[in-house]
Amino acid sequence: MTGDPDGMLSWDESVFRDESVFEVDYVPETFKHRESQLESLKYALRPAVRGSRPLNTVIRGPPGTGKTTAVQKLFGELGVEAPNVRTVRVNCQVDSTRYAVFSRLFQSVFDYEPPSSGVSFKKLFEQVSDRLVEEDEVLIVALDDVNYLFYENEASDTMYSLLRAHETHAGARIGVVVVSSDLSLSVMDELDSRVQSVFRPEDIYFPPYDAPEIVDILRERVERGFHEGVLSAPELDRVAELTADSGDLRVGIDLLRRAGLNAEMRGSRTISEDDIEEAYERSKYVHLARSLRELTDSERALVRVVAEHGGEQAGDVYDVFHEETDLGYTRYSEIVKKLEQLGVLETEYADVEGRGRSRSLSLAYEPEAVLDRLE
Ligand SMILES: Nc1ncnc2c1ncn2[C@@H]1O[C@H](COP(=O)(O)OP(=O)(O)OP(=O)(O)O)[C@@H](O)[C@H]1O
Repeated sequence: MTGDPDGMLSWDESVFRDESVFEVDYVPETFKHRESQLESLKYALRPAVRGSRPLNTVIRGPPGTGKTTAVQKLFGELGVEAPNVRTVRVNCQVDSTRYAVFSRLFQSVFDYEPPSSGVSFKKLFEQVSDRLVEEDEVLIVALDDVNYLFYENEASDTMYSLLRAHETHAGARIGVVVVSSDLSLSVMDELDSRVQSVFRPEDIYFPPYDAPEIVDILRERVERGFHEGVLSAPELDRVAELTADSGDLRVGIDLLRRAGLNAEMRGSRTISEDDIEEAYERSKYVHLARSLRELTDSERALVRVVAEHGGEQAGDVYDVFHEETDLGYTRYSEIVKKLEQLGVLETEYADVEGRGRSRSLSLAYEPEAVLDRLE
């Protein structure tokens, strides 16, 4: 950057060289510190290139450790190098039932959405499988954020259909990559026994990045995203430290962008420590924002009720929830369980005089932070 020696930005200047590198869907050019995981995944998928069913795989690791990126990288390569391999990444946060997953597969195979009027699951499955056989294609399905299929109790049925496709539809070759970021969920244990008996996956673990690895990865984003000299080395170290605390690389990427915007707001051409600390107050919630993003209306309603009645007994919370939504206790319990697994709600058990052991519900974050992001 040229200009003003006092370090102030002029109107047409920006600290950003390319702000898009800080967007959530940006796929990084280089993907460091995941060599062994990529190798293992490549090994599992390689049979597909030769026209065989690939090895089924479970990818596990906390949020923001590069699982989705690894799948995107290898699927991208297969798209270029293996014309007879079709890859589909299904975001289960959006498509959380077996029917929705197969609609997504249909869409990929036929290039248009299945008719919305009552096509049975069986028909959908048949059409997808027939087409794969006709085209002599091997299909690899990544069920990304598979925990959402478990929350809706759809995981076993979905997996069972996919895993047994070669038996139910002669000649169909399908491999499954299950991606899970919920470590409290043991994918294998939660699947029912008919699935367990046909599912012997490769297991690939993505550990959190440590602070030096985070510096290394973020430095590259900084070089692509900011003009030279905008972020100094000690400031980058601070960003990495805050990112390592949260364990999620997304926090660091969001933090860089917000800190850049803060610097611009002050008209400064360099990012200060205050810009970073202030940005962190928002960036530390990226995970929460993501969990809240795809909630249904009734799930949102419950989050709101708990925000207003935090710490109260589960039964009392239910009464308010029921009044507002007219939903019954079973649905209420399911939603509580899902929100707990998402880390939005916490339950605490205590002995209450006269009532025996009882359960109270509260938010896992400050209520304002949650309500702000619920809109
Ligand atoms: N090694 C890496 N190099 C560069 N960028 C990375 C690396 N690992 C992760 N990222 C970036 O961090 C962000 C989160 O990565 P990704 O979505 O792959 O994580 P994830 O493990 O799939 O997370 P979740 O479980 O929450 O879906 C993305 O913006 C991605 O580009």
